[in-house]
Amino acid sequence: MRFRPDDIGTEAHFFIHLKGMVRMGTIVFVGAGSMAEAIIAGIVDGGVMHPRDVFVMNKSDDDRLSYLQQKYGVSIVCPERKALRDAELIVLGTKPKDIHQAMADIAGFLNENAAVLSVIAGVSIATIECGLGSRPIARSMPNTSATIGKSATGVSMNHAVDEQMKRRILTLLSGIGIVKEVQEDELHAVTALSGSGPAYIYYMVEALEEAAITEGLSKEIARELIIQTFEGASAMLRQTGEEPSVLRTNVTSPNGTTEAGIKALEKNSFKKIIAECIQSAETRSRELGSTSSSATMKE
Ligand SMILES: NC(=O)C1=CN([C@@H]2O[C@H](COP(=O)(O)OP(=O)(O)OC[C@H]3O[C@@H](n4cnc5c(N)ncnc54)[C@H](OP(=O)(O)O)[C@@H]3O)[C@@H](O)[C@H]2O)C=CC1
Ligand SMILES: O=C(O)[C@@H]1CCC=N1
Repeated sequence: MRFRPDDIGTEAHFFIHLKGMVRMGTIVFVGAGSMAEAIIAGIVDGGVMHPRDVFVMNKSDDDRLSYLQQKYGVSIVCPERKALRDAELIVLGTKPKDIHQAMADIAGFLNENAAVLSVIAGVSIATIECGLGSRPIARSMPNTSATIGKSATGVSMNHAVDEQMKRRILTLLSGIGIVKEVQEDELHAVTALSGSGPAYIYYMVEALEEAAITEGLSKEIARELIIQTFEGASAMLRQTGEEPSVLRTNVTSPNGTTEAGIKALEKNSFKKIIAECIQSAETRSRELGSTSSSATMKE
C-alpha cells in the first residue's frame, strides 16, 4: 500500500504498531541515496509513513530528489530549510566521508528536540553527538532489502532516547523488516554480517549461476532454481527452527551428490573464506569509524 500526497486521512499521520498507534512528526533524510531510497520505499510502500511527512535533501544532486519526489510523493527540503527546523527525526544517510560536512550544513537548523537516526556504516554515536550536539541519537545498520520490507537491521541508541522515541524508532525500523537492538560496538559485526550480507548472497548467486551454465543449464532456468532454493532453505530454517547443520545432514545421503559437493567446499576452506569475509568487513567498519572520529578531532 502506498500513500499518495492527495491521500489525506488522519490515520496516515500515525505509525501503526502491533502494540498500538505511535504518533510521529516529520522526517528529513539528509543524504537521499540508495539506502535512503530503500528505507523510503519500505516505509511509504508499507504504509508506515505518509509521504507528505517525509522530506529529502542532498548536497547537490537535485535530479535525484526530483526522482524521489516523483516516485514516492515525498517533499524536497526547501532552500530556507524549514523542514529541518520542524523535523522530529533526522535520518543521516550520507557516505561516511561526507558526514562531517553534512552535519556542519544542518546543525544550525535543527530544533533542540529533534532526534537523529543514522544508517551510516562505522560512524559512532559520539561522533554524531560531536557534530549535532547532545540529543537522542540512534545508530542503525539496515540493508538494501528494506526496499521490500525485508531488511535485517541492528540498532543501538544513546541514553537521551526516551521510551516514546525508542518505540517510534523501533516502529520505523520495523516498517522495513526485522530489528535487533545490540550494543553499539556490536554494530561493526552487524554491518559485516547483515549490512553487507545481501552482496555476499548476490555474489554467491552469480557464482552458482555461472557454474550451472557451465554444466549446461540455461541462465533463466538456473536463476529460477537458485532463487527458489534460497527461498526454500531460508523458509526451512525459520519454520522448522532446526540447526542448519541438522538440515544440511538431512539433505546429505551417504556417498551421494551433496556429500561430494560439501567435500569440495571443505577442500577449498569454505568456512575459512567466509570467516575472512566477515572479519574483513568488520575491520573495515571499525576503520570507517576511526577515520570519521579522527576527522572530528581535526576539526
Ligand atoms: N548501500 C547499502 O547497502 C547500505 C548502506 N549503508 C550506509 O548508508 C549510507 C549511504 O549509502 P548509499 O545510500 O549507498 O550512498 P549514496 O552515495 O547512494 O547516497 C549518499 C547521499 O548522500 C548525499 N550527500 C553527500 N553529502 C551530503 C551533504 N553534505 N548533505 C546532504 N546530503 C549529502 C549524496 O548527495 P550528492 O550526490 O548531492 O552529494 C547522496 O545522495 C552509507 O554511509 C552506508 O554506509 C547502510 C546499510 C546498507
Ligand atoms: O559497503 C558499505 O560500506 C555499506 C555498509 C553496509 C552495506 N553497504
